[in-house]
Amino acid sequence: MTENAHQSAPCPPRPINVSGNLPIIHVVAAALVDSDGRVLIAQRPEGKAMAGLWEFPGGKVEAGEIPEMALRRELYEELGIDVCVSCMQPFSFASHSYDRFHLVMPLFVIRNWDGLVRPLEAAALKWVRPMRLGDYPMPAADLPLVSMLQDLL
Ligand SMILES: Nc1nc2c([nH]c(=O)n2[C@H]2C[C@H](O)[C@@H](COP(=O)(O)OP(=O)(O)OP(=O)(O)O)O2)c(=O)[nH]1
Ligand SMILES: [Mg+2]
Repeated sequence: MTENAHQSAPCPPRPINVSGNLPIIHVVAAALVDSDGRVLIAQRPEGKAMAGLWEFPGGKVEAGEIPEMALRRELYEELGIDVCVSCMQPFSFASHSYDRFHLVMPLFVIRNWDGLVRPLEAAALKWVRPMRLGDYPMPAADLPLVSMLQDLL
């Protein structure tokens, strides 16, 4: 142990596969926050992986895109809103091993956008008080992000 190593409580278990055999999927997602402090969640539609779960709107980053451009595109496709990249506040990220892939997903907090949100791809949309987010089943990768949002909002 080096002299300045810090000993504290043991790290809590985290579902992480360090074998290097999982493909990495880069996704970007948004916590849209309205003037009342509620957060938008979207229900994944039938036919998609994790159908029925509630998630932060967003999607896969395509080749050549920076995360902000991918998020702008996804929010237009999924919700019909226009968000300028300078209104995207980097908040936190998920790094989570699912059985078949490893997800890396930055989450941006967004409080300003143009247009009214519409469920263009989701089965449903809901504005939820941060403390009620736990009432909605979400993908495992999102759970630490939900706790962090509850601390922020
Ligand atoms: N958008 C989003 N995806 C999430 C969240 N949590 C989580 O594990 N995921 C996973 C689910 C999917 O495996 C992947 C994102 O896929 P997606 O279905 O949203 O991607 P996409 O919008 O580009 O849709 P598609 O064109 O691939 O159908 O990330 C989340 O909060 N938001
Ligand atoms: Mg999506």
